[in-house]
Amino acid sequence: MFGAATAAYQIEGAWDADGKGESIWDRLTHTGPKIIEDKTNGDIAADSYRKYKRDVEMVREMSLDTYRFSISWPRILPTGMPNDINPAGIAYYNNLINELLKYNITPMVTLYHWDLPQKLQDLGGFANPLISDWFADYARIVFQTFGDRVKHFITFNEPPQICQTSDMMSSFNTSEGREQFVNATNIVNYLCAKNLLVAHGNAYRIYDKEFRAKQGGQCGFTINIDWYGAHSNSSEDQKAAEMAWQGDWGLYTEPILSALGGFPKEFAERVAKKSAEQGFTRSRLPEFTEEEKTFLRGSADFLGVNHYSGVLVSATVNKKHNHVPSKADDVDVGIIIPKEWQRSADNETTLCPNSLYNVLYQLQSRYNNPIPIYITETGWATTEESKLDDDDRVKYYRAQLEDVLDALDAGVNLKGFIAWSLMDNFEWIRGYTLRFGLYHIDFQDPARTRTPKKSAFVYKHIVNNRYIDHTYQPESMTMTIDPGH
Ligand SMILES: C[C@H]1O[C@@H](Oc2ccc([N+](=O)[O-])cc2)[C@H](O)[C@@H](O)[C@H]1O
Repeated sequence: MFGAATAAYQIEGAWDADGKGESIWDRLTHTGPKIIEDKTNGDIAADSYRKYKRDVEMVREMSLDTYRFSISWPRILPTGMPNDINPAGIAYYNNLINELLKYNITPMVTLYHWDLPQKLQDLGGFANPLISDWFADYARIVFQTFGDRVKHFITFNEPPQICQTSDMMSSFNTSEGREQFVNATNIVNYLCAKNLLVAHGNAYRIYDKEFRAKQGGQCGFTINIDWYGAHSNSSEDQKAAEMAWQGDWGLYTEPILSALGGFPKEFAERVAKKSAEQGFTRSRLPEFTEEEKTFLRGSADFLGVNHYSGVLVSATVNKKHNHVPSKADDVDVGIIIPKEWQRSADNETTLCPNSLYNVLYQLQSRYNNPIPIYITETGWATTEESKLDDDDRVKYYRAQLEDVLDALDAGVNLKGFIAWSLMDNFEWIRGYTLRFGLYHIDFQDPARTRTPKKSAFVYKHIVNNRYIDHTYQPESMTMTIDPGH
């Protein structure tokens, strides 16, 4: 499968239209615009609530067969709870799904891409264990309503990101803001991790028991996995790299994919030790009961991998500058980014050689090639300056797709490649300062006209030819839809 991805808050706009409820991103951007680099918001964004037919046309123009998008929980359940369903929200997603199917495009639907109903945040959000019930109710409504046509459901997009910011969402609106959240994060992000995993497990088991037989689809989860490579062959650096991934994405893959279940062992021991040193009577990382471990083990039909970049990890060098898994509770390793690795416009992600291949190969070896993998996001940030001439993005996608071919040769059970993003959009706290789109949008233009960038033509050429031609240049910048799409 070849596709492109988006997320509701980043593209839909229509933040309060037709009965939609407030989300945490609506609240955050409206009450604390300071936190967003250009002080903007997703109130209108790419206006996809109104322009979804053009979005589908863009997918067709690039000859893609898959579109990954997310459902806004508060658009269909304004309070987050199942007793109040918004018919206009349901109609919007029905229309989008039907438009995709009309052109044989596979919808891949993310249930949660960061826009929690504010009313649930007011009850504690992901720090409240009841989130697992609220999410289960929401998931059941999504499966019931759209599962006759949608066969690929993703419960959560990027749990580490959700949990590292969930405390910001609660503290930001109440008092001193971010400084305070850094103090709370040692605790709240681990509570979030456990609650989110149980919520995922609930949704997966509901799909399995109540819908799979009738609908014949799949339910997985998506995690952001950047490459943590050991800086050298020394056993200390190898161990440091192991700790880095355990504290970052291993916290979420291990309970679902490992044979033992539960949080990664060495990381859990480390947090327990640190917690004791800090005077806590129990580890800040909550434990799973044996029943919970069994419930979560194997609770995914596929793994979605969002991959952007990589770093080298050292046991000795640069130790002051690492943030793994977060600034507040690091795992005491050093992070190195070699100068020769090209940096994207976000100044953090780099074109790290073979990082996607390394990640895929590591997943295959670590979990014994367990379940199909989809690359659910990968992409390169530019600024508005480069407009349609995005040669660096072209270079990046070609490199990622070379890695895909190598991974397939190595026997990785890889089923799809989905680019981030179909179009420029609201890039969270970076506002509109970063562009990830294959299609350009001028956010000053009320029509939000979509225009293909060079990368859109190159991606289409690769998809149509099933071949990466590193010399290909589009002859013109006019896009047409090929027959059959
Ligand atoms: C550009 C997209 O980024 C995705 O999120 C992340 C988060 C963290 C990293 N990282 O390298 O540490 C990369 C991507 C997100 O899912 C999507 O919505 C986009 O904003």
